[in-house]
Amino acid sequence: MRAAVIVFPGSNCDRDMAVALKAAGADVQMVWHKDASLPDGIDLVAVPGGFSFGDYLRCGAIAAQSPICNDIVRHVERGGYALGVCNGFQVLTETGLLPGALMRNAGLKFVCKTIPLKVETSASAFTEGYNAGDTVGFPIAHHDGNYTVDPDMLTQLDDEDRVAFRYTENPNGSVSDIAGILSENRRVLGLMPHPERAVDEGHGGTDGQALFRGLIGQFANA
Ligand SMILES: NC(=O)CC[C@H](N)C(=O)O
Repeated sequence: MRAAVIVFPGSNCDRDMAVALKAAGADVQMVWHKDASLPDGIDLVAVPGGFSFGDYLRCGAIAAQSPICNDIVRHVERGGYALGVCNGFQVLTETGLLPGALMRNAGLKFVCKTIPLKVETSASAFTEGYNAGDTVGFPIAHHDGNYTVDPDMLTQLDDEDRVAFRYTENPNGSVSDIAGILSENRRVLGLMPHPERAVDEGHGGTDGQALFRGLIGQFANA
């Protein structure tokens, strides 16, 4: 499986993402945001966490205008996979690839800690390594993680089983405790918590491994 990790000015989880993907068996290429196109044969685009363009305007809003984002949209329209973590989730909402938006945390504070999440569905390449109902611990580190979406889309996300993860102790005010959502075709996942920071005993937990192994395993079996 070939993965591209996108690097913006201000990305700071790009190498963590690459390490997690490689550990699970992916071939990984780093791709600079100014590139007009992804390398040939990319299966997964990973948009990592960080503070792209200093989080000016809205988090992810400037990054979404980078040249590479046009090709990320084409990749997804062709049926390619994309994973956006934290700032990456913010970028994917700003590109329109995922619905909703991430607002300032309800408590107006940056929150940095490992928190429990409930896996809501195992019906996606990203979550098939878990059972629905599992509780996992992933770190969060954000000030704009308060997910919001209009009521009709919220109903649609629930009806279509597209809420991938929910907070069991909501840290940021997200509507319906949503921590991560899937696209309509279930090939794009955006989530605020960081699974790539939970893949090694040295991280204090390995609950993120199943996400990367499950995803990459799909390609091994294809
Ligand atoms: N860790 C991150 O990706 C930070 C995300 C984002 N810039 C925020 O603070 O909300």
